[in-house]
Amino acid sequence: MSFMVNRVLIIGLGLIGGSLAKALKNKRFARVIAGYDRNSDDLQQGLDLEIIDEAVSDLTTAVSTADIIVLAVPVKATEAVLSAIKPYLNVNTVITDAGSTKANVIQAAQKVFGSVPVNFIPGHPIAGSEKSGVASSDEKLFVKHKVILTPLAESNKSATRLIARMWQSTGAEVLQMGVERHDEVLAATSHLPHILAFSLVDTLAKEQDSTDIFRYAAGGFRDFTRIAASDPTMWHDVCIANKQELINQIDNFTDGLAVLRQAIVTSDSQSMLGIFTRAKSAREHFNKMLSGTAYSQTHNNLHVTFHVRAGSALHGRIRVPGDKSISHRAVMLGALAEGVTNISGFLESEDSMATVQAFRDMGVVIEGPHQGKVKIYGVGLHGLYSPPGPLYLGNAGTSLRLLSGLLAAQAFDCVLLGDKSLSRRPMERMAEPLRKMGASIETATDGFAPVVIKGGQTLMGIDYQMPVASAQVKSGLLLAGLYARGTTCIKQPAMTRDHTERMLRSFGVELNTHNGEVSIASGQILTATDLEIPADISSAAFFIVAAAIIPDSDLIIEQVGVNPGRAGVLQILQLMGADVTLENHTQRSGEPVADIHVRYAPLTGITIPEALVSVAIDEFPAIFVAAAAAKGTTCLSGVGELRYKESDRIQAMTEGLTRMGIDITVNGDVILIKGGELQGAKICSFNDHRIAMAFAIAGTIATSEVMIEDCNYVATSFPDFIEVAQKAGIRIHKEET
Ligand SMILES: O=C(O)C1=C[C@@H](OP(=O)(O)O)[C@@H](O)[C@H](O)C1
Ligand SMILES: C=C(OP(=O)(O)O)C(=O)O
Repeated sequence: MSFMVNRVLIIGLGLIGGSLAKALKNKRFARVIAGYDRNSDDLQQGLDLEIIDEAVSDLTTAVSTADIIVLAVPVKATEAVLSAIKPYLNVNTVITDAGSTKANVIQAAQKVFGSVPVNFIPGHPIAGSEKSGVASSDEKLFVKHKVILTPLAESNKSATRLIARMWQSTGAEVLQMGVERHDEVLAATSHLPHILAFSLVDTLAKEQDSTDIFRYAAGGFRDFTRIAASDPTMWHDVCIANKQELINQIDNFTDGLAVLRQAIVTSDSQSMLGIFTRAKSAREHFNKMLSGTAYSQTHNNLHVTFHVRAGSALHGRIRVPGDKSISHRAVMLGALAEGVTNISGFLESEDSMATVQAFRDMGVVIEGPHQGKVKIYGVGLHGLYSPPGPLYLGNAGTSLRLLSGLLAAQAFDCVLLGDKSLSRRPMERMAEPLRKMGASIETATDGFAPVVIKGGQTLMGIDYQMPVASAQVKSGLLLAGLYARGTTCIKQPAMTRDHTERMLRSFGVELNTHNGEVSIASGQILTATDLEIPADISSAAFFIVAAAIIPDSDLIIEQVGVNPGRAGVLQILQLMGADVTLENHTQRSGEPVADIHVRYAPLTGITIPEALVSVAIDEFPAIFVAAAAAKGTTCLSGVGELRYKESDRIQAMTEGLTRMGIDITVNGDVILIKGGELQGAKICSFNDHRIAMAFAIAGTIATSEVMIEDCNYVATSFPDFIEVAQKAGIRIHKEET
């Protein structure tokens, strides 16, 4: 085995120096890891615990023979240590440090050397513990932690690469940043919290009954103040070294605390809830945003696999969660309204939560969701604030497209982005008509997100013929139309869901709808209202198909939205011979609702009328399964839009059904599915919720187990799919690894 380098000298064997030595030794990064420390006991301990290979007492030869020298000393000692090693330094030796501030380290190097040596690459491992000393060394301390390098423009590139590789070998993720930016970011994320923890403990300790306070202080106090047990000298040095940035952050925090104090003094519930709900969700949100995953999946690295086996017939009554399309719109319109909107039946899924978070980021106070109830304190059409950063919409196409329209009309700039899947979906279809209205909106390469919007533009109403039948584009334009001068008129090539139109009317906005055309005049305000969201027909569709293909089934799915712009799946299944009836018709917030009653009846392949495609667009994964279970061949055309959903759904369904032994051919725009016996298989969900759920349904009539991989994304639209499926009688379970 060859080593990366011959000798590494670590000066300062505290927690960081010791842990780095241990990790580098473990990974065999250098032939020799030498250590130096002023304290001879620490040095001896490092040797005894086999943290270092060699204990150095005299720096002369140790410095001149080292390939890398790491300064793991308090930042304040940097200058003295650099002066001490300077006389023996070899020109090729690369020096780095591990100090938590960087500007002063750069200054120290300038003082000692006249200018910063090109081989000096400052660094900062963002890892630590309240423990200190060489005995606490932990070779895993840096695993999955970030190390920030702050090389200067003139720094040697290969030296930077070497230090990056050194840290990577410990399992750390290495990033680069400018010196000033580093100190600013760290003041906010590390130095301020430490100062607060020290100050809080000190303040409470001074109180007369401090013993009781500490004795009875439960989790919150302990969690918040853990870091107050950190090394006082080190933190003293940090405060001196990063004085100005830290003062800025303390002032910022003090202002925020004063606002909260005032809200408490005046019992201003709205402000208090605003601060707490924004903080709570921001905390959850940042993790997601940084990992680029779907919005609020609780377990980041969890892989969810579904296992399904054929079982008995489905019976009884089930409920599926609230409609996703309507939930998105309810948050948007509630936020833009004057007054408080109460929502019930809200879908608590990742996609709809992405919309909630976006509006919280824009200053809207939203309580909940709690058991489907959400309360939105509307800010009016012109009351949104500029968000503190890009709006991250996870996996939610509806959210990103509708928000593009709404935000193109605001006074502030903003950037909209999403996870990997959303970043591969076409956004120009939205941007292009918005530009025609006068918006300043740009998409990235190939017309994908991030979508960058420059605010403060005057929008003008347009007459727009949509090239694709898209309710998202139509809705985004209607939202922009609320702000545009004159009237915005949209013509659709085929019928699409009209939830936006219906809900706008519930909020008191007038629209004209006629023959597939919608027009909206500007200058109208939205008045808050209460909304009841029906169950989602797109989620119900999986169980409708399941009951239609499992012999002897008799299942009722309660109170599902059956808007004609969504109910195409019912007509398609009926054309195939399914026994589907609607019972208990009602209206909820302007949407038709009914119980859907499905009894098993043998299905036959048909040619699906193209006119039904746009009103069944999200149900095609389930419809493919119905076709695979039908007698004869089903022919589909005009479904090209399926290629632009969370995955290429034509490819995903073709691949999975082929694995299950079904004869399916795709020829240009025409897809032929020949019904047959479905076999057990291992299926890839392509990280698409609807593909995962469709194959779970296919598994209910397969000859052996169907295993569907990467089902995490089911949480974007139907977080309790497994529980509902089990209740309906499906033999399904999930495995989390
Ligand atoms: O407006 C909506 O809520 C939706 C419209 C459809 O998208 P398109 O507008 O891209 O067809 C649909 O696929 C999506 O799941 C939700
Ligand atoms: C396409 C879908 O959603 P969105 O476009 O909102 O991501 C869907 O839910 O099937």
